[in-house]
Amino acid sequence: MPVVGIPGTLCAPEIFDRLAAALPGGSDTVDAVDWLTAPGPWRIEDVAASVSRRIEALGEPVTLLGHSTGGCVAATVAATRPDLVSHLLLANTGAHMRGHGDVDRILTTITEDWGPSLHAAVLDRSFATPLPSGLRTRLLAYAARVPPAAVLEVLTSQRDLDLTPKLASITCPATVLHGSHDRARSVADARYLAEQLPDCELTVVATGHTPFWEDVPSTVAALERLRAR
Ligand SMILES: O=C(O)CC1=CCC(=O)O1
Repeated sequence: MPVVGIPGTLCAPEIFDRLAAALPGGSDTVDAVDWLTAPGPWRIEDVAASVSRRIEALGEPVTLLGHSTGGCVAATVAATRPDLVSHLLLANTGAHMRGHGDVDRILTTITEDWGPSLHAAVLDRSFATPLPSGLRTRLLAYAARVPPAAVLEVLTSQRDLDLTPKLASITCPATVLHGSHDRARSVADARYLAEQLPDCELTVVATGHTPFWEDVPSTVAALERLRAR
C-alpha cells in the first residue's frame, strides 16, 4: 500500500527521502507531492483536489502523510474522498490557524519582502537543530523556485479555514505526530486535532516542526502502529 507525502509550505518533497529510506522497500516508498511548483490554483481545496486525482491514478487507497500546510491538505482529502485514504498521518499541523505562531507576519512578508531571507527564516524555524549545509542549500534552492503567489494563496486559504466541522467525518485510522519544539504549532494544537478525529493516536516527539525528518525511528514506529490498525 503506497505512502503519499504532502510537504508543508515552502518545503521540498526531498524532505521525505530520509523517512522513505528507512521504510521497508526503500526510497520508492513515499510518493512525495511537489504541489508548490505545480500549476495553481493553490487554495487548500484546490491542492486537495489535485492530490486526490494523483491518488486515483495510483489505483488504490494510500497512507497519506501530510506535513504542516500539507497536513491541512491531507485532512481535506481524507474528509472529501475517504475512499482514497486508508490511513492518515498528520505531522505538525492543526485544525485551524488561530494562535499560529506567525502566519500573518509571513503573509505580510510574502507581499512586501519575498526572497531568500524569508525562505531561510521559514526553513530554519522548521527544524529544532540546524540542518546539514548541503540539504539546507538544496531546500533553499527549491524554495527559490516556488512562486510567491502559491505561498500567498495557500497560506491565506489555510488561515481562513477551520477544519473542525469536517474532522468527525474522517473515520480512517489516524495519527497526529507532533514535534514539541515547534516554534509555530503548539502541543495544544496537536491535542485538539487528535481529539476531533474519531480514531486517532497522538504521538509527541522531541523535535521541531518536521518530526518525520528529525526523528525517523519514532516516525517509522508511528507509521507501523498506524498501518497495523
Ligand atoms: O503550521 C501549519 O500548519 C502551516 C505553516 C505555515 C508556515 C509554517 O511554518 O507552518
